[in-house]
Amino acid sequence: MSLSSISSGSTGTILQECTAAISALNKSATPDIQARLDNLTKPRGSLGRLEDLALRLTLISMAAGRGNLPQADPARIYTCAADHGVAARGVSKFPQEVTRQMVFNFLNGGAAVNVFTRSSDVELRVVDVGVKGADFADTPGLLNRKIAQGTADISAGPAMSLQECISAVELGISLAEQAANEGIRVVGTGEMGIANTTAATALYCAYLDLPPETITGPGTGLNEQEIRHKAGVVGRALQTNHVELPPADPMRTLAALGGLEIACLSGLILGCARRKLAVVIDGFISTAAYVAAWKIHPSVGDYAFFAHGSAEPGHSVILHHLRVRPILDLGMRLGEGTGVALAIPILRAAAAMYNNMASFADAGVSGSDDSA
Ligand SMILES: Cc1cc2ncn([C@H]3O[C@H](COP(=O)(O)O)[C@@H](O)[C@H]3O)c2cc1C
Ligand SMILES: O=C(O)c1cccnc1
Repeated sequence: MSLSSISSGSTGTILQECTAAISALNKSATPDIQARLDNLTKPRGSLGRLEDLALRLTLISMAAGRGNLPQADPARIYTCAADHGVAARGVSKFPQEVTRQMVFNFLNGGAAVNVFTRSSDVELRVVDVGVKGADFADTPGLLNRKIAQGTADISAGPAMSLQECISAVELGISLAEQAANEGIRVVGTGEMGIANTTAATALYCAYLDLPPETITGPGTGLNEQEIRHKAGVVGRALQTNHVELPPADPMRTLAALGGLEIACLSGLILGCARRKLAVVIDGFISTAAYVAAWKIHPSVGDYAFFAHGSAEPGHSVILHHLRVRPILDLGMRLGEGTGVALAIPILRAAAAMYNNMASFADAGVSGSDDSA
């Protein structure tokens, strides 16, 4: 991490203040939390990974000074939308206009993320960070925060200026601040942007020093030959932008190869870590935003939960690299925040288990032989 390079440009103050205020999670209460988990009326460890989720949610509550019980409500997803110049290189099955059309679909409540957030009782906010065209009309749940008319083609030069990238990251930080101030306890990431699997792939290659062929996949449905073409476009983007491996300055890499919605989500993740809010990362593209945030400040990992393993083949490679296990594995590959909307009920169940189950003593249930 290089804070001095993050400060390059005239207005990185919010970002600098944010990264300076992020700290690792204090894990000293782990044995006490584990003892409580082990005293609940169940064989030790029998609720599997729900117990790990409850443990970390409890540590997060304690670190934030919100008491010593886990909280997973209320929850809010920010679905950030922006266009990508690299869409002109034939890297997606769908035309660029779909980004804008899908934002209208979000605002009308008809997209998968609308349906899933309604069924999970999660609030949804849609953020226009850089969708091509005019601003959207004021609509409840929409934030008009367009920074630019999409990015430029990464295979021909940088996606955006460093200044635009800082603005997008700082927008994300401000969204986390607002969520924290409004009492939100779990924040989720979502995105919409045709061709953003190409930007995400380029970011992974740069940050994790991976060859494009190993993680380039179909996105919205490319065939084998089209995937090879997409990997070539990613390779050109790395070359044209003279990306150093590994990059000394994660912000410059994000500006060169990322997207406005991706940078905004990186800021959201950093902002959640700063305010000690649990943040749930969606699929392939959101995880690229996470990797950028993690390169800027590795302690974001303490606050992050991975919603699901995407069917986009590169995602499992990346999750393995990060040594993290997603909550769900449903073979989904949509984005928008759909995986988060489905994973939040699991976090709620983990919190409810810790908060509401009876202990052996309370219920008059005999403990195991070795707990005597
Ligand atoms: C109708 C439709 C709805 C979507 N919702 C999310 N995505 C997803 O697909 C896009 C990334 O894939 P690629 O890089 O191949 O373009 C992103 O917008 C992502 O959110 C969608 C894509 C489409 C076509
Ligand atoms: O995993 C995702 O989020 C994903 C994968 C392919 C296309 N859009 C999104």
